[in-house]
Amino acid sequence: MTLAIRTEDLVKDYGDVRALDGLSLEVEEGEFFGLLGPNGAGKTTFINTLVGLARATDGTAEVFGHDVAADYRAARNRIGLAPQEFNVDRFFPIREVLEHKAGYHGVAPAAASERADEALRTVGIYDKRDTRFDWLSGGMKRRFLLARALVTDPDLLILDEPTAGVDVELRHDLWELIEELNAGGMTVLLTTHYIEEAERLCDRVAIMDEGRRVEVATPDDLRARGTDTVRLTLAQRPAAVPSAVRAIDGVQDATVDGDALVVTAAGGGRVAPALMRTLESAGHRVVDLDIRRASLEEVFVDMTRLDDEDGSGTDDAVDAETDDGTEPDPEVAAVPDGGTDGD
Ligand SMILES: Nc1ncnc2c1ncn2[C@@H]1O[C@H](COP(=O)(O)OP(=O)(O)OP(=O)(O)O)[C@@H](O)[C@H]1O
Repeated sequence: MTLAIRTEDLVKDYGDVRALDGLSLEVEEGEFFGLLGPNGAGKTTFINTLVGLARATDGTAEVFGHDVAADYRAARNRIGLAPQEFNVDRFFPIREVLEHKAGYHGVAPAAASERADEALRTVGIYDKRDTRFDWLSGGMKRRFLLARALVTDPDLLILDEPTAGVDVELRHDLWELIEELNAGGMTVLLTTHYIEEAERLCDRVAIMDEGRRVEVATPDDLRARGTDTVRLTLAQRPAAVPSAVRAIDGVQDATVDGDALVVTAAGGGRVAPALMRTLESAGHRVVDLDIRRASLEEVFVDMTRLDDEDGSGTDDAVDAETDDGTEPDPEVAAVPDGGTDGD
C-alpha cells in the first residue's frame, strides 16, 4: 500500500498558539479523504505544512514518501493545491499565470502552454483565458484555483474549502469534476465546512479539533455511532412509556409525544423490530414507524463540541511562512486576498 500522506506526531506552534498538537494521519494513494473540524481546528495549518507554507515545529510529514521539509521539492511537485484564499497574481491573464505555475514546477514552455489550456478546459473557463483573475466572477475564481492546482498534473490534489461561497450549481459541477479526477486515480484531500459534501464524496474522514485528531473513519461508520430517533405512532395514545421498552438493548431514551412513542437508540434499524414486538405484546397497535438516522453533522457536533467557547476559531488568512533555503512558490509569493471580493 502506497501512502499519499503520512504524518506522525505533527506539531505546529505559532507563538503561544499550538495549531497542530501531535497529529498523526495516513491517507492512502487514490483515497478521497476529508478533513473536518470547527474553525481553528488546524486544517489549513495541516495543509500548509504539507505544501511547505508552514514549517512543522515537531514531528514528521511525508507526501508519497518524500519528507515535506528535507525533500521539499519532490514532495511539492506531487501536490496540486487549491487554497481557501485567493492568492493569485492579479496582473497577468489567467492562462499566463498557469504557464508560470507549470514552468515553476519544471514543465517546459511548450508543454506548459498545453497544460494551461487543458486545465482551463477541464474546469470550463477556457474562453476566459486572456482575462485577468480580478475580472473573473467569484465562481470562476474558484474554478481557476482548481485549474491552477491541476496544471502540474498532481498525484495529490488538496482542496481547502473549494466550494466556500459558491452557488449550488457550481458546487455540483465541482463535485462531479473532483470525483472524476479521483476516479482517474488522483488522491484527494478535502477540507470543508459542508458536512454533506464530505459525507457524499469522501471514502474516509478525519475529524480534527484543537490541532488533534479526534477520529478517522468512513462517513457511514461515523453516522452509525450517532443516536437515531425511532418514532412509533400508536393506534391508541399511550398513557406512559411501557417499562419493557426502556429495557430493550440499545434503547437510550423513550418519551410519549401525543399518539407516538419517540425512542432514541444507538442503532434505530436494529432496535425497531424489538420495539414493535414489545409494544404489540403490551397491547399496543403500531400504525406507523419512522426512523431518522443521525446525520454526520450531528455526530461531528457531538465530537467537537466540548471546548468551543474559547473563541479560538478564525477565518483569517494564514500567513505564508517562507522556509529558509527554498525558493518561494508562486502561490506563496502572491499577495493573499483578505476575502474582500465578497466571495
Ligand atoms: N500564521 C498564523 N499565525 C498565528 N496563528 C495562526 C496562524 N495560522 C493559523 N493560526 C492559528 O492556528 C490555529 C489553527 O488555524 P487554522 O487556520 O489551521 O484552522 P482551520 O481548521 O483551518 O480553521 P478554519 O476552518 O477557520 O479555516 C488557530 O488558532 C489560528 O488562529
